[in-house]
Amino acid sequence: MLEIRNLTRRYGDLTAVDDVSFSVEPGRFTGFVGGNGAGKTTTMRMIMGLLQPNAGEVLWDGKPITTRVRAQFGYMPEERGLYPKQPILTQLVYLGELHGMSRSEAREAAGALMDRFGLGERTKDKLETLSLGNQQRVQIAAAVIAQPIGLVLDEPFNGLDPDAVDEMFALLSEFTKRQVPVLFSSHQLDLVERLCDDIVILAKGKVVADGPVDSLRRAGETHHRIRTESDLGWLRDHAGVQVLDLDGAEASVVFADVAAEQAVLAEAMQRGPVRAFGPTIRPLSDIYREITR
Ligand SMILES: Nc1ncnc2c1ncn2[C@@H]1O[C@H](COP(=O)(O)OP(=O)(O)OP(=O)(O)O)[C@@H](O)[C@H]1O
Repeated sequence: MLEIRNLTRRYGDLTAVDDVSFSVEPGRFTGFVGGNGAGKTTTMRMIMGLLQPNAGEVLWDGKPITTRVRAQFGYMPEERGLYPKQPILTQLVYLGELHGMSRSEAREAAGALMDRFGLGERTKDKLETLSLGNQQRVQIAAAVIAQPIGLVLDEPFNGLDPDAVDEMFALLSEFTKRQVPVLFSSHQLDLVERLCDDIVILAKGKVVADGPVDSLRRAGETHHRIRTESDLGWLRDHAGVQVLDLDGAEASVVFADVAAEQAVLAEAMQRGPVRAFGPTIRPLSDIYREITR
């Protein structure tokens, strides 16, 4: 397990990462979410040992992480690690060897990944000759080529089309199935919601929410949706009801308590058929806005 404990990093007067703690558990996809400048990249660089923290530590299996352990991680930096002007295969093989693979192992692994991406014919081409999406897929290949024990990926899905996202997710899932912890940052909340097991939300350098996606979605106030066959305007005057949205026979509300919920249900039924009545699962983007505002 990868643990981030009380990491703090200052740049002059700015505390970019402020006492940040969270874990990335084996076999879990953990999404690292936060607005621009929230401190995600700075945290990831500290995890990888590329930046020294002012305070705090990074643990691997309960012990301070070592250079040797870090060398077995796959990392995709924000600025991307591969050189645009160099041939793809040469770079992937070099990276594989850097991670301890033999040249033939690295060649085989690189070839297999490129074949898998449908880029088997392009291995001798310079990276920059590929489309941006394909370049991104090769950057992800570079992070996974040496069978990493942990993955730290800075915006890996940025710029990928939905099919490529699914393809990369399938590739990364092969690692989580083998109990590899995967941390990736993203601005795309819909994607994080769909792909992640756990999520860490960072705002202004601090963790503001952390946990399984499902439980975060249930956190905060519960919204109820009501659909009947007549106008629901009467809800506005009903005690214990906060109307969030009302459109004729359909409404989204928050009840003060169960008594208010049951009273509204009874009244709605008295007024006519009730077609839908129940709590709604809110999109993560809603929760995110609520937590970070
Ligand atoms: N080398 C640096 N010197 C000074 N300030 C920096 C440096 N690197 C980052 N910062 C500042 O630290 C804060 C956190 O930056 P960081 O890049 O970690 O955020 P982020 O969450 O990755 O943002 P984004 O999503 O925009 O990439 C920002 O205010 C940024 O301007």
